[in-house]
Amino acid sequence: MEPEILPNCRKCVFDTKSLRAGSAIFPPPHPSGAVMCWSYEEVHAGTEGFSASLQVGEGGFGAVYRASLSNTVCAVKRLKQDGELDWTVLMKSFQTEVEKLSKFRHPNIVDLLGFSEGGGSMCLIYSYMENQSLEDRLHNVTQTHHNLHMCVFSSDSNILLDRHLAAKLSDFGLAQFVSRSSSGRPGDQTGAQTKSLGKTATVRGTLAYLPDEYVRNGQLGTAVDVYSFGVVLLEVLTGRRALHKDMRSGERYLKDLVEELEDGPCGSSEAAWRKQLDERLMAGGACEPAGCLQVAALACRCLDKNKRRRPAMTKVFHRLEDVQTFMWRTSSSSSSSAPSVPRPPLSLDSSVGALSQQLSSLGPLEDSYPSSLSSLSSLSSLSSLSSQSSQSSSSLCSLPPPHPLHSSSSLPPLSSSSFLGPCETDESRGFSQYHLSPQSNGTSSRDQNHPSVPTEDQYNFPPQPSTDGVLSGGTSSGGTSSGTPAGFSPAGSLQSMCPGPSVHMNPRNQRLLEKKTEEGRIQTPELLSDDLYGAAGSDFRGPEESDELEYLPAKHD
Ligand SMILES: Nc1ncnc2c1ncn2[C@@H]1O[C@H](COP(=O)(O)OP(=O)(O)OP(=O)(O)O)[C@@H](O)[C@H]1O
Repeated sequence: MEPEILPNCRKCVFDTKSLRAGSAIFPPPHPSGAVMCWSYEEVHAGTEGFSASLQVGEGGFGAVYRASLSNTVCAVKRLKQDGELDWTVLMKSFQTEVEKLSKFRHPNIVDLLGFSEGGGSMCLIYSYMENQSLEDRLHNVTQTHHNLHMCVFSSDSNILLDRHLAAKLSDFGLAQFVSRSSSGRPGDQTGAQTKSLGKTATVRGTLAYLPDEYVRNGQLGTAVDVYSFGVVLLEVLTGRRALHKDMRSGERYLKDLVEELEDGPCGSSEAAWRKQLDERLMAGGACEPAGCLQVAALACRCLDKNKRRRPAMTKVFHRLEDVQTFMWRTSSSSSSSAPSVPRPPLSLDSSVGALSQQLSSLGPLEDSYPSSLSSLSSLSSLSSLSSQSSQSSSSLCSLPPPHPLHSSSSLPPLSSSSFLGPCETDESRGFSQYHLSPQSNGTSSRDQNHPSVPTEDQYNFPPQPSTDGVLSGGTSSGGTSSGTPAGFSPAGSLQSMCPGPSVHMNPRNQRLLEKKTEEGRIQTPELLSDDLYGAAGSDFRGPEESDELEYLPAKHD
């Protein structure tokens, strides 16, 4: 394939062959034009020269700045180039992030808006998450985050919260690259990658979220995700980090807490768990201990050493719903004033459904994660309590607001729901529903007069006809600004992905959906799991029918 030279960005070469071989110096922007290449000068200006006053955090890959690009607030992650990270590895990570994220859009993944290289630095540009990370909220991490604890790679820092506390995953590409060796086993990393990243505690930090079966055998599957989610639940409940320092025993993994309590003098009892709960959760009657204990029980199930005994993510989701309803009821019955527990929406399913309705018009596949990360939204509601946020009334599973640059009028009209509820899926397919098919021959550049970040239009249907898919214009590199050419529509890429009806559902799932709808409940993913796991080749089948969740007795105080 002949590389395409982007207008106004001569160094950005779309060359999939060299990218695959890992030899491309510059990552390719997504042909749909969703991800933009910015000049170093623009990013430099947008961050006021990477001013320390605009730095909002720092991770293993570099510092993050609150920036203004095209009058839009963005987060700029400037990849660091110090001795700690192997340059080749960093470059590869950069490419991976751009390559992966430019292809996917998901309401629970932070949007990659663009990238930049030049001036001796590489930057990734994301939509700005006003509430920063779950870690920030749990641990009150401030702007001096990097001074306090460097290089602790933790999943809760990769869960970012937007202004409505909707949870979004970040570092998709970076994390994926880091967490897997070529053999797929984190414990089996060899070569430069391990040498460079192992040094920075990446591997240890990542291990804090991984179950034994993955560490030993590199077995992937949704059971691994469920396990990781269990660790995050424990973080929220205990207020401790997944990998933390203990005065007596040094470094400790939070995931070991389950076993420790089981082996402890109290046994795995309510009393033992009660002692572990973060006091901030209960402060001012914000959270019912009984509800927290139910979540703790759920976390224990997620952290079961036997992956087959872990609940399916749907069950986790429904259980969290139940607990929140329980907490709301208890809180409202025991308090004469307004209860402090965020009230669940009237119908969680319907709010999830509303989101899915919008998304379904994009042509989702049934095998994808929906906003099942609304489990994370439940979680962020809980964490908002522990951080005593004034925003604790944030809605659970509320629709994420459009990006500031997104025109709400461009949102597709709601169609009849095809939402199937939280789905179990193999992670490699988890984002498929938002996979933007490459638009043939499409490239992009920027126009100062137009927002240079993707807008909601890319989700818009019906898409505008696309001609050659090339955006002309742009300014910074000497191109002439001619604006958005007639006929260009990022939505074209979606159209090419979903040429026919927007919903693809096999007959079996259609029947199941109808049945569930009749029962007044949305489809549960377990019913689909055979299809999903079969197709994904995973040996994990989710919990057996009889393997119902057991919970600690919920006592009312
Ligand atoms: N899109 C964003 N919007 C707002 N703040 C962000 C954004 N991305 C990151 N941050 C802030 O910057 C901090 C560091 O994020 P970053 O992703 O660089 O590191 P990390 O996730 O802590 O670690 P690593 O990247 O090494 O996994 C986050 O904890 C968060 O406070």
